[in-house]
This record gives sequence, structure tokens and C-alpha cells, in this order.
Amino acid sequence: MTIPIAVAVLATALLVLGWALAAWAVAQWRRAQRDCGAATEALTQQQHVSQTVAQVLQAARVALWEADTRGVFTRVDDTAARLMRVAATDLVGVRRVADTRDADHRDALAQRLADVLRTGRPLVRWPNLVVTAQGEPVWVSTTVVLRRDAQGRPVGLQGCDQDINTRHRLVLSLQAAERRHRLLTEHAQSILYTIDPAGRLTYVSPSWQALLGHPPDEVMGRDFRPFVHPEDVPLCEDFLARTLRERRVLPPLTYRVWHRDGSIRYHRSVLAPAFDDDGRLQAVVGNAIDVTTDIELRAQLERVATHDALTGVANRRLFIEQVQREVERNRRSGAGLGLLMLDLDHFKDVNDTHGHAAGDAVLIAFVQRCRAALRPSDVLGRLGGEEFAAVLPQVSREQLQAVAERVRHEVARQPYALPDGTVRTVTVSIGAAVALPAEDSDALLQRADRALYAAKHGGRDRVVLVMAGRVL
Ligand SMILES: Nc1nc2c(ncn2[C@@H]2O[C@H](COP(=O)(O)OP(=O)(O)OP(=O)(O)O)[C@@H](O)[C@H]2O)c(=O)[nH]1
Repeated sequence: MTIPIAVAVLATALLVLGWALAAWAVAQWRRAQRDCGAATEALTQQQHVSQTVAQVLQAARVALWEADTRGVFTRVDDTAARLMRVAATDLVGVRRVADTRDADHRDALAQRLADVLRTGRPLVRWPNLVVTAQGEPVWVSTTVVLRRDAQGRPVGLQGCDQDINTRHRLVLSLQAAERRHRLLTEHAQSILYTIDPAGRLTYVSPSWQALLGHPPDEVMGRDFRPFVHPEDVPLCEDFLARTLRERRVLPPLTYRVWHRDGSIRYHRSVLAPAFDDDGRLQAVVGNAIDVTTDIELRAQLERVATHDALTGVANRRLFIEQVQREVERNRRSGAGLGLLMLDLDHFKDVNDTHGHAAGDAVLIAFVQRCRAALRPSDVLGRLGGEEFAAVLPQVSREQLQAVAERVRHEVARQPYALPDGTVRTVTVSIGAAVALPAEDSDALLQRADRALYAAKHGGRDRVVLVMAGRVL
């Protein structure tokens, strides 16, 4: 009995143990299965992350690479290979700097890689010009960090190049455009400016200082009016208003501006209104050039063309025009108009005795004396040789006679000092005519000429006045 009981106990014990072992094994198996699932999941997740990162980097055109301490590629990813238009395997073993184009740039990159190796400090987003296998330059943004082994010893470099070709070329072209713009505005012989509708100068180029003396900071933000000659301010205001109203570029305007030193300069300006797509005014852009020299030159040429070079009085053409104008005016106003024809007596003898230079000196002094005897509003002209004439607006017959006598007296009053050291008295014969209401300038000139002829034949040094055909 004892044995069967013992066997039964043993068997039970073994059964229990077997169950326990089985249960433990099942538990272990389940745990292992759980762990395995977790590990698989973790692995899957890691692969997913890597894939995602790779896709993102690829989409962002970021190439990853590794190099040894000499800078020779040891690993290159597909993006890098695509970037360089070459198989990844062909890049391995190539020096990192060999893909860089110009020598200066290559040296700069080599220096930076050496710095990373030496200092351990990363090179971050450095614009780098690499050249593809086909020789095409491509701008990349290079980031490089130091690679260390488990003991922290430098074993090489790793980094990434991001393709920034399109953006960087845009930046470069913008920088070039900006440089060009700066060069143009700084060295232009004209002033570029923007002005608002109220007349405030919102921008002036640096050339303002060269042309008008003020540093641009002194001008920007200020009203244009104090810089312009007061008489020309209304012209400029109208120019701005019309440009805005008509929304177009008008023919240029010439006006006077003050230089900082107080002198007057002539400027010629164009204004261009700029509108946005909705037709709203964005700015009014102006360009002003200094035309002072042109204006002065033109004035000089005009003077040469219309004035006698020796004496400075109006030449025949200008004088005749002046007579025509005054005859017209007199016809309208009836205020009276007088004409004097003046001819020096025996002037040939002055030349013959004292020389041509003496004759010139007498002519100059004669004009000065005539001017002293005439009113500023009277116009004196040289008709040729030693023959002069004066047109006198707003005079009566008596007044004309008196002025003519005054001129005759003034001319003869004092002897002329000649260049040869001698002195000589000179007299003048004068024919005078008062304009008739119906006559034109030619008729008036002819009558005065007849009076002069009478004065010469009457013995010279005298005034003869003719009125309505009668010599008085
Ligand atoms: N020095 C000088 N002489 C001039 C100029 N233009 C004309 N003449 C001279 O003026 C002189 C004019 O001489 P004439 O026409 O005979 O007149 P005149 O000697 O004044 O005699 P009357 O008019 O009859 O009193 C000539 O000798 C010209 O050469 C000039 O610009 N300079």
C-alpha cells in the first residue's frame, strides 16, 4: 500500500511540476513573443523613421556624406550622387574639395574643413560652389561636423550639402542688381528722387550732395519748396500736380534750385508716376540733371548772336526786332515812341590818325556816354560801323528832342583818352523821329535816317528831328 501511495504522490507531484513547467514555458513563450513583437515593431518604426528622414532629405535635396581626416569621401548617399550627377561609388575616394570650382573657393573650403578637424567646431550652412561631373556649377549649403570614434578621437568628417542653387543664384543676382543700383545712384551725374503728392522728398540719391551740396539725410523727408527758387515753385507744383492728374510722364521741366552755398543752379527734371496693379499710386519717381552749364552756354551763344561783340549793345537784327515790337506796342498804347539815329562825325579820321584800336576805344566810350544819357528802358543798338540807334518808348516829341540833345552833349562834353596817350574830342550827328500812329518800323527807321542825313549835311554835331515827313 505504501508503495502505490508513494508512486501516486510522486506521480501527482510530477504532474503538478509538469503543469507548472508547462505554464512557465507558455508564459515564457508568450513573453518572448511579446518582446519579439515589440522589437519587431521598434525595428519597423526605426526603419519607417529612417525612410521618412531619407525621403525628406531627398525631397529637400540634402545630400549626406562622410569623409576621412584627409577629407576623402568614404560614404556618399544617393542624393549626393544625384547632386553631382555621378554614381555614388564614383565619389568615394575623391577629395571633398575636388568638387569645388575656382581656386580661391577651393582654398577657402579646405581651410574650413581643416578648422573643423582642428577645433571640433562645426561648419554650418556655408555657401559652397561645387561642380557636377558635367562641369556644371551648383551652389550648395554645406554643413560639416567632426566624426569621432568611441574614445572621442577625430576619425573624419561628416556632413550634408543642401542644393540651394536656384535660391542662391537669385540671391546673387539680387545682390548684383543692388550693387549696380548703388553704383548708379552713387556715381550718377543726376539726382534720383521720390516725391509724395504733397511735395515731400521721400528719397534722394547720394548724388544730391555732389550736385547741390546737402548730405541726402538733410533733404530726405523735407518739402521740396525751400530748395527751389521762389519764382519757380509754382511751376514745380503745377508739374507735380499735372503728372499725378494725367498719370503720365510729362516733358521735362527746367527750374532753378539753390545750392547749399547759396548759388543758383538750373535743373531739368522728369517725373514718372508708378502705380500698382490696382491702379493705386505707389510713388512718383524723379530724375533731375544739372543743366546750368547748358543754360549759361546757350545764354552766351544767344548773346553773341544778338549783341555787338565790341560794345555789348544790341546788334542790327535784335535792334530792328526791338523797334518792331515797340512800334506794335505804341500802336496799341499810343504812349509815344521815339527813334534816334546816331552817327559819329569824321570817325574815319580817328582811325586814320590814331589807329583802329583808338577807334575801337572811342566806340566803347561813346556807347557808355550814350547809355548815361538814355533811360535804362531805352534800347541802344549798333546798326553797323560807327552808326548806332536808340529806340525810346513812352516819349513825347519834346522829350525826344531833349534826350537827343543830352546824348549829343554828353558825347562831345569831354575829350576821349586814346590808347596812344593822346586825347580827342568826338562829336555825333543825330536824326530823331517820333513814331506816327499808322507807320511801321521800316518807315520810322527811314524817317530817322533822313533826319540823320539832314544833320550831317547841316554841319554835323547836331540833332535833327523829323515829324510827319517834315524836318524840324
Ligand atoms: N575802329 C573801328 N572803326 C570802324 C569800325 N567800324 C567801322 N569803322 C570805321 O568807321 C569809319 C567810317 O567812316 P565814314 O563812313 O567815312 O564816316 P566818317 O568818317 O565818320 O564821316 P561822317 O560820318 O561823314 O562824319 C571807317 O573808317 C570804318 O573803317 C569798328 O568797329 N572799329
